[in-house]
Amino acid sequence: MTKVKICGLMEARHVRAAVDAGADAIGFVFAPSRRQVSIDQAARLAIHVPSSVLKVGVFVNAVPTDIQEIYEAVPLDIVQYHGDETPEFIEKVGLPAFKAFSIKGSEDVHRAASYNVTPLFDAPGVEFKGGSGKTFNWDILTQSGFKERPFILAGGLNAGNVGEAINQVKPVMVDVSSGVEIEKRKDEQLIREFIKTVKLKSEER
Ligand SMILES: O=C(O)c1ccccc1NCC(=O)[C@H](O)[C@H](O)COP(=O)(O)O
Repeated sequence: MTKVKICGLMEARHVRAAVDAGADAIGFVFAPSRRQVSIDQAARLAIHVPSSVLKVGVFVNAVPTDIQEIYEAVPLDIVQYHGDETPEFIEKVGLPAFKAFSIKGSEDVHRAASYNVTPLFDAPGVEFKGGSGKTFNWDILTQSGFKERPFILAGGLNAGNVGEAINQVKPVMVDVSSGVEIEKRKDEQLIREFIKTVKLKSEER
């Protein structure tokens, strides 16, 4: 069963829509972004999330004390490193983690092998480090033969292409932000459609 993460949530009704539709994880962005939330905002949103749904905090080159403070205050279940964090840095922070890699070539996929956490393969950022709504060439993943561990696929996914992505790339989880937005704001119907599509596709496999 391919899991689903809905990222960049900022409003309670969107969190509820994701949870009610069966999201496995939801993401709050604490890095510079038009989707950035404060600790208080995320803590208020987290109230709507049952313990069965992972609360993921997205960080870009943040300092360990800030990450630890936010992890406890919200509280979060997973830290998603979306910057230039090294394996040593992630070990030092010592929290459950995903590490994002911007995929331009196979060498970016292979960098994941030196990290001890679940990789998230994403398109390179445009304005910010992530959440660009752009896809990357999935052939890079399939041709790289990356088999070290399960991985998450992100980057420009939407209800129209996620089925093909799951077929081709076989990720353990898919992650979406822009693809469930209309005019840069999350949309409940698109959130439901995305999650439903992933679940239907998973049942077929
Ligand atoms: O979403 C952001 O604005 C963001 C900003 C800075 C770093 C990471 C960010 N998002 C991380 C995510 O997990 C997104 O879901 C992922 O990049 C895919 O985004 P999209 O292509 O828009 O679906």
